[in-house]
Amino acid sequence: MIAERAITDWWSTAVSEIHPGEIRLRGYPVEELIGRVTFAEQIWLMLRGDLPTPVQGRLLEAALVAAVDHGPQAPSIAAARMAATCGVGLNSAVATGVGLLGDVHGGAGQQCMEVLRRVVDGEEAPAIVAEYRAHRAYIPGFGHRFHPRDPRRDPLLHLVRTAADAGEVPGDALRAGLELEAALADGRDRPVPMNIDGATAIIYAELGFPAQLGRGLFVLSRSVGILAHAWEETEGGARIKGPIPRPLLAGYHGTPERHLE
Ligand SMILES: CC(C)(COP(=O)(O)OP(=O)(O)OC[C@H]1O[C@@H](n2cnc3c(N)ncnc32)[C@H](O)[C@@H]1OP(=O)(O)O)[C@@H](O)C(=O)NCCC(=O)NCCSC(=O)C[C@@](O)(CC(=O)O)C(=O)O
Repeated sequence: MIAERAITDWWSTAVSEIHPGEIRLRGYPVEELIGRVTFAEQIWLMLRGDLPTPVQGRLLEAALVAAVDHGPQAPSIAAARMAATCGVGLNSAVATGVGLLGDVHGGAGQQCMEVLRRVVDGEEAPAIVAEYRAHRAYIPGFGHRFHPRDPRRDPLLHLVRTAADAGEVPGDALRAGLELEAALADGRDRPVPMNIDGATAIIYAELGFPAQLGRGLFVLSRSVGILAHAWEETEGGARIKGPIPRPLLAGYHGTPERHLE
């Protein structure tokens, strides 16, 4: 027989405490949270264990708002829309979109936060850029498929600058990101702009989130846009929508038509 202690320890958690008729989240009765904290503050509470300061809450909210959507040309959104037309249900459509967020698209903030940390810890940004170039590698959080300057970058960095000037965040991740951006642009005709993964990575780093949660928070934010697009496609009623309009066909570059003897 398994001891009662072993059972309570199995899923023992510091996140929430549930008893019949009682729900406490990080110690707060849920009735006190409802109607009094914002969703961003609730996210902070759940992940960090305490409520954020007003400035921390606003910065987190700004990052979450900024990354919500990037239209059907963003792979995460397109995949979710396609899935929605295949009758898999909203939960699978959302999972399909979220599943595309990784090192190259939407999830690069995690690696970006690691690079920012290297600069904050004293490494020179130009040396890091040279190291990546030597390996023909992409610096996470920089570069964009079609924005010469990501319109989400400036307002986010402005908020961080204001918070840093007020002493509310250290400002060192912001400085690191700008140094990396300058080093990347150095000697190039076309700069490599900071993208949304990079700008939100700066915020999450300034707020003290671990790098893995940087990706987790992007996923959380993008889930909103993914859900909206999957729902719009569901309401539209299209069935089996492929990646390109029907009259268009993918090219073929394999062996020309041939026949069995
Ligand atoms: C994002 C992209 C694949 C773009 O590629 P592209 O194909 O446009 O760029 P390329 O043509 O390969 O590069 C042109 C020239 O710049 C050089 N170059 C470019 N990036 C460079 C870099 N990071 N480090 C050094 N050098 C670089 C390259 O070496 C070349 O140099 P050269 O040959 O000399 O001319 C690329 O940057 C990249 O992997 N970034 C790192 C990963 C990253 O941060 N991912 C997040 C992207 S945001 C996102 O996912 C959210 C989204 O915004 C998505 C959306 O919808 O788009 C949304 O909201 O959903």
